[in-house]
Amino acid sequence: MAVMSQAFCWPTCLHGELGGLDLTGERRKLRGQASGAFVSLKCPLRRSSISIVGSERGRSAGRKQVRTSVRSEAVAAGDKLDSGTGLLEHEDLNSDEEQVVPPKNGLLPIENGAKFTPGSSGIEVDSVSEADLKENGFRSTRRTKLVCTIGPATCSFEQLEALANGGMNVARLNMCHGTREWHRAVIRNVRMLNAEKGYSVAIMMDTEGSEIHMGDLGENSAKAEDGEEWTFTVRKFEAADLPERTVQVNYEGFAEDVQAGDELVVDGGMVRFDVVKKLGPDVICRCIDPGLLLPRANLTFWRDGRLVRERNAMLPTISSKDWLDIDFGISEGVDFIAVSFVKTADVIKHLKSYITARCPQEPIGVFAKIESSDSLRNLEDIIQVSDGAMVARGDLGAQIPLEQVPSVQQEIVQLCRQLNKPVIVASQLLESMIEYPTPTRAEVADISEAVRQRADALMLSGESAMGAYPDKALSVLRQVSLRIEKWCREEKNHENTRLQELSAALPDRISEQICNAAAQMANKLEVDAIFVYTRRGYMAQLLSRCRPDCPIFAFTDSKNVRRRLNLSWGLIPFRVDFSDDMENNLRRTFALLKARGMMKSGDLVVAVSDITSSNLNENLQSIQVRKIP
Ligand SMILES: Nc1ncnc2c1ncn2[C@@H]1O[C@H](COP(=O)(O)OP(=O)(O)OP(=O)(O)O)[C@@H](O)[C@H]1O
Ligand SMILES: CC(=O)C(=O)O
Ligand SMILES: [K+]
Ligand SMILES: [Mg+2]
Repeated sequence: MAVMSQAFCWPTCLHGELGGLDLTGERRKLRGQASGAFVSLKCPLRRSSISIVGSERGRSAGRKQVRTSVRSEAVAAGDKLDSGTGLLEHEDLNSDEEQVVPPKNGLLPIENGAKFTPGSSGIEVDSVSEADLKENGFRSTRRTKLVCTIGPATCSFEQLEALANGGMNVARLNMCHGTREWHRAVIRNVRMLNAEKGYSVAIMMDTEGSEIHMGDLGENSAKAEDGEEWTFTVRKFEAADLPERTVQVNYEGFAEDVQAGDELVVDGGMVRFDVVKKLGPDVICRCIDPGLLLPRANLTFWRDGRLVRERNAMLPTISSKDWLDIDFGISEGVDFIAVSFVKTADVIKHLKSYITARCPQEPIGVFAKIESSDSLRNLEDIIQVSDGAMVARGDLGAQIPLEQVPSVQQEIVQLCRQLNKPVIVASQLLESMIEYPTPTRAEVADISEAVRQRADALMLSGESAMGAYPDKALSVLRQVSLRIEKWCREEKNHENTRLQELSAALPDRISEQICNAAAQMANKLEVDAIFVYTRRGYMAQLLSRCRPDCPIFAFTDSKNVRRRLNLSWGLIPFRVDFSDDMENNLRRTFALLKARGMMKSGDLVVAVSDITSSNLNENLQSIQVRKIP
């Protein structure tokens, strides 16, 4: 379905609802909401268009004419739209097309729009990806994934829905902030959104770590002006009782470790202070670089141009509070845990075995945040044992000279791709949009660079957590990603990365070679998509690593794997049930995708699979090129 034009409030609902092909239910709702609105359906020819035309009167902006027109491959003349199942009923049955019959144990239905009806025929895919595929065609779907930090600006169901609708693939929860109750409520909202509205937003929990940071401020933020005196204290205050120009510090040893003459750096240089004197638990500082102080901002102190690493350097990477948060994350079923200030590979191994012991069935992806000089020293070892990494440029830029951050970013992104681990580029991508509705040109250039490096994902921090324009910021990420990806494909300026061999064992080597070959064939033959049938997601990940020109449709039978694949470059994860019979799987997915208007006859795909046959007890790894019948 291609939405030709779209405007204002309710056609946006229409658009969502059309994704689910569930019109009747929504129509009722629409009529209730906007009197005078009408919806008419026309399906003049088989495989031609449904047009939805609506007009809306009496809005505050005055009289408005709104037209939305939608094309669907899946609809035939005389079709009825059934709100109960969300499926189309064909009245015209002189069709040579394969009927989509609900298979026993089969594919779950459209988890989209307003309704979700388990048990009948369907296939689960992110409603935003689905709309994207239909509107923009295969080649133009977005490959770079988007992570949004959730905070006070985005924690309600409606705000989360707006982000999901805007393309958020992963919601990040920073355990530096908020109570567990607050985080629990957000997680439940995201789960509800997924279940009710057909998204598959994954959840990433980001640990606090033991680094030094400020406490909550009396207000959302505070401005420190040049020459002002501020007190940094280890005394405890309720936020409301905090004296003026006072900042609490979480690390008890702070007032002892710091010395007069040190430089105190907030959030990697957003604001700077000179330490004037110490008064017991209070440290009096003078602002030398003015700027905005945000609650819980990171603090480092420098002496003679060097980062001071006193007793705080001995604090554990995962604090006792972090372990409690991790237990909480496990019990809430988060998809990823990002570990702050990782220093060595051991801490990641430890956490992974802890998680495996706690929930062997549902592995949680453990991401290493690269944000300290220690993590750079052990970079390859750390990434090797992690499930992915984050270039956490905020703190990284406070620990290494700023001018080194861009090359370090590129190094981490490339290493992650070589080692087949998804990588997120994070922090300050659109910092100015915390306050302003448009980005700076430099910010757009920064996003472009990360997209050109083909990072798996980009992340919003304060922009989405507490900024004034979270949806706009997300939309900038989306638009810039799409444009730069297209440009890269047209320029073919990415073709020359040689991928090292990853595996030693034969079955894994076979998977790897199949994926490399499939990606190469897909590029040479200019196919519309690569299909991969995968249980654990490994093959899908290997294909993503090749960064092929076409999108990768990853079919998995696990909801958890589907959510986790959401973070990997170029993958569009679907949940379906498999049989061991590859031919059967292919036919069924072709038919279902056609019925949903996501593919059409004549589309060319490369299909790979590593499904183990339970009957034959052997791996049936295969690669095929197929034209959709
Ligand atoms: N759950 C939350 N509750 C309140 N404010 C939040 C929350 N999450 C983020 N924020 C606000 O958004 C700002 C940026 O958030 P973010 O979590 O990305 O910080 P960061 O410094 O990039 O991450 P880290 O603390 O891991 O280094 C924070 O300084 C804080 O003001
Ligand atoms: C994201 C994060 O933790 C940082 O940039 O420091
Ligand atoms: K954190
Ligand atoms: Mg950080």
